Amino acid sequence: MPPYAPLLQAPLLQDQCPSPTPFSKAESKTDSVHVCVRVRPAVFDKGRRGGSFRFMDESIHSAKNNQMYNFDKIYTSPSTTQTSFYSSCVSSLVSKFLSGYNATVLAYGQTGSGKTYTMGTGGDEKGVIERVLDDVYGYRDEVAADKDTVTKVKVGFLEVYNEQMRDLLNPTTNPKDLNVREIDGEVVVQNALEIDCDDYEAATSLLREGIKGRITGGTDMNKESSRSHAIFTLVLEKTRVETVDTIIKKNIVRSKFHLVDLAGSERAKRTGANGARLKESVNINQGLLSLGKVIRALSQDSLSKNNRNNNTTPFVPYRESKLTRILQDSLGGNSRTLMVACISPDEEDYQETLNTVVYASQARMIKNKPIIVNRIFESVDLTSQKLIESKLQNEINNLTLKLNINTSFDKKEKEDLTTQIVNLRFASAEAKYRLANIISHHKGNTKAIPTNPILQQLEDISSLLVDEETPMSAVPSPNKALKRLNKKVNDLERDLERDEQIFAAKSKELRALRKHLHKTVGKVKELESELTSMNTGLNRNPASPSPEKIKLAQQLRSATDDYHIQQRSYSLQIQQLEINISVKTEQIQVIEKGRDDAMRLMEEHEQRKRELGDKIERICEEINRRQGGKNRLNLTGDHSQLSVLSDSFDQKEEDDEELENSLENAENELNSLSHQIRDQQRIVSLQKQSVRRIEELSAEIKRMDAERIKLTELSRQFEKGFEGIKRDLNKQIEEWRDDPQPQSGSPCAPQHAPQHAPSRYENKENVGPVLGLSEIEQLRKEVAMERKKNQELAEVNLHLVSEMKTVKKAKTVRMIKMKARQLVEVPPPPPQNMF
Ligand SMILES: Nc1ncnc2c1ncn2[C@@H]1O[C@H](COP(=O)(O)OP(=O)(O)OP(=O)(O)O)[C@@H](O)[C@H]1O
Repeated sequence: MPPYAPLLQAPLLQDQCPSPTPFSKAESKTDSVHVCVRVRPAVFDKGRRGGSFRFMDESIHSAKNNQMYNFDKIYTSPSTTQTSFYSSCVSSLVSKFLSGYNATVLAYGQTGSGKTYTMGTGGDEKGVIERVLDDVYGYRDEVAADKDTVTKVKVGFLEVYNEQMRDLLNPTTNPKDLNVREIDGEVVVQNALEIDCDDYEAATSLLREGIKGRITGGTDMNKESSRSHAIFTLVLEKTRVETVDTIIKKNIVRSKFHLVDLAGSERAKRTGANGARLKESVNINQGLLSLGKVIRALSQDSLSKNNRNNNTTPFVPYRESKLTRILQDSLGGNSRTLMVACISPDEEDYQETLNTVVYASQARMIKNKPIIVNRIFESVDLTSQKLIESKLQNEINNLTLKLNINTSFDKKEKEDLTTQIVNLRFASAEAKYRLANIISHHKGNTKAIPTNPILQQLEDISSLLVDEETPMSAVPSPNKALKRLNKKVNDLERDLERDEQIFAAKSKELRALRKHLHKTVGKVKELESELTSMNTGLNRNPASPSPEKIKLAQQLRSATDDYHIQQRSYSLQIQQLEINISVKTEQIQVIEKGRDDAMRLMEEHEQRKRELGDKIERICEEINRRQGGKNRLNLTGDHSQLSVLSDSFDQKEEDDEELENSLENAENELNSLSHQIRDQQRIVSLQKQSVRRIEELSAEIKRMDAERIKLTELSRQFEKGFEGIKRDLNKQIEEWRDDPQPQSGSPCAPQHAPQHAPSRYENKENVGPVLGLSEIEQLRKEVAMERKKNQELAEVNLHLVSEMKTVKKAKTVRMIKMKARQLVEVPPPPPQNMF
């Protein structure tokens, strides 16, 4: 019974992955790596057919060491044609592949044993690869069980030469840009081309093109020996689309078929390799040695699990070579794998044949877990998305128009509008950007499909779907950071609105109070002046009153009142300026601190990156040093000796494992650091915009400071002027007292005494008082009452002013915080052309 039933005997539809529901779960069952042996006919006459091996249907006996090696199938007959080999051994893998499983065929063996011939990666013979392509395209359409399923086939072709990857479909790609990464459980080679091929002809022509670019060279054992590992990859993507309301659900089943022609295992001495060819040999053996180690680790794992029910996972050195990294899924992963061990029938190849047989029989113990990976994507209906986008754009246009034409807006309102516009632009651009992603995805790109991030993005975009009536401020942002920011901004805006209302009410109250205060001050003045005139009249009683002195005293009081009112106004203005200056200074500090923090963080990351780089280098050197020892053994050419001696390295395996783990950890950390550095750089570049804001703020502070100095100087001069007036007036009053009845024209009399308006208590004809002590007392009470009222009003006034200051300060602090958050949390700016 062949290891795999031929394709036609296993009808495709029975084995197809998707259950009737498009979002089925993966199936998971272990499956051994299948190994068959293909013995090349004695094509070289120099060969001597020996009896060292006895070939049976499913096993090989080695007479020299009396060992039996078991396989799934041995193909010895020279009459085994390419067709019969393919249909009995490989074709059923195609049905698995079409069902959604990953599949791998690996051709392994010594130089000249028939790997290239079998796979069809050289020469004119139609090998395994072309036959697989034939079947894949022949049965592809049957896989799409309904009209909603679209199947797409892509092709990739890589070679690993001297431990470097080359993209055979795009040889200009710098090998350094080809990196093996594990994305959502799938091993992918970043930047390697995967080209959509609609038919067999397109795919085979890519195969031929790639083969031409492969590195080959002549050795003593094969005049056209493949010097690299060639990996031809077919990718099948089955996409089923379902639309429910505005949600588009996509179920993608992506399977990969690796067809690998490994470079020949060889002994340097026999191939006659030297110079560059010797270096190639070392690297080829290095890759195969790593592959051997992976096979050994995986087979030991299977053994230990079978025998001792031991569930610990051993360390598998996949990262030791590029080849094992790429094939990580195929060995011990989620692939159905077939190894074709190619051997030579010649006696002189006994040692190489034995090595291949041992190697291959070990691979047969490896257990894989083939699964079908379904990826489910949800996205929004593009029409709704466009509607939202145009709505956002309209809103931006309206606001911009408003901002430009409404000259009555004050600076603050304009700033607020600008902030709103910036936020809207971000939201709109972000939406546009997401939309572009969805469209490009719909059109189908050639890169590997990212899953979770896309899912996340699509979820975010779908959260943009709001009712037509939803106000702009309620439109959620398309990414989490922006959403968070929007929420904060909305909260702050609400707070600000409330503050504005309080502020307006308090301002109204304050205005009314001040008016009242002003009235009472006037009244107090009036009353005091009357009182003074009464007192003066009483004092001078029965002598005639001295209206000049009364006028002088009134002048003094009025000057004093004016002085106090003016000084109070100066001091309020100065206080206000000082508050504004401190608020602006705080704003600058917040912006500068944000920028400094980002810079510092970036420097720390850079430093950490350098340290990690050094660490990785040291670990690599250590790994190389250890491997160097093994290489030297390998170059001695005796594999049996190598296997004996390599046991002595086993004690170091644990150290190797530790080194590998450290390397992996360091690389992971380096990766995440690089991302962080990119994010930080983006923030720093955003914060560069804040330099202009700092300059504006500094200019405002400078202007306000100059104003403050000017006001202080004015206040000082005013005080000086007032002191002079006060001195003069007091002197004149004193002089009047010294000479109660100065003659007109006396030097003590004021020269141009102003006209004095008679008070309600004065006799209009005679200047003297007409009221007695009781009236004076009454007046005193009135004055005292008014003063008290005045005092109370002044206190309320002060209280109100301080309350308003607090409200204003809270408002400004919130504004600063809002702006600082915008600077720190704003999403990456979209490309310029989006605006
Ligand atoms: N089964 C076969 N039937 C007929 N000819 C074969 C068969 N296998 C191999 N050959 C021939 O043997 C020669 C060497 O085979 P091939 O180039 O495939 O070896 P290889 O293992 O790929 O070697 P290398 O590792 O050096 O590339 C070729 O001329 C090929 O045509």
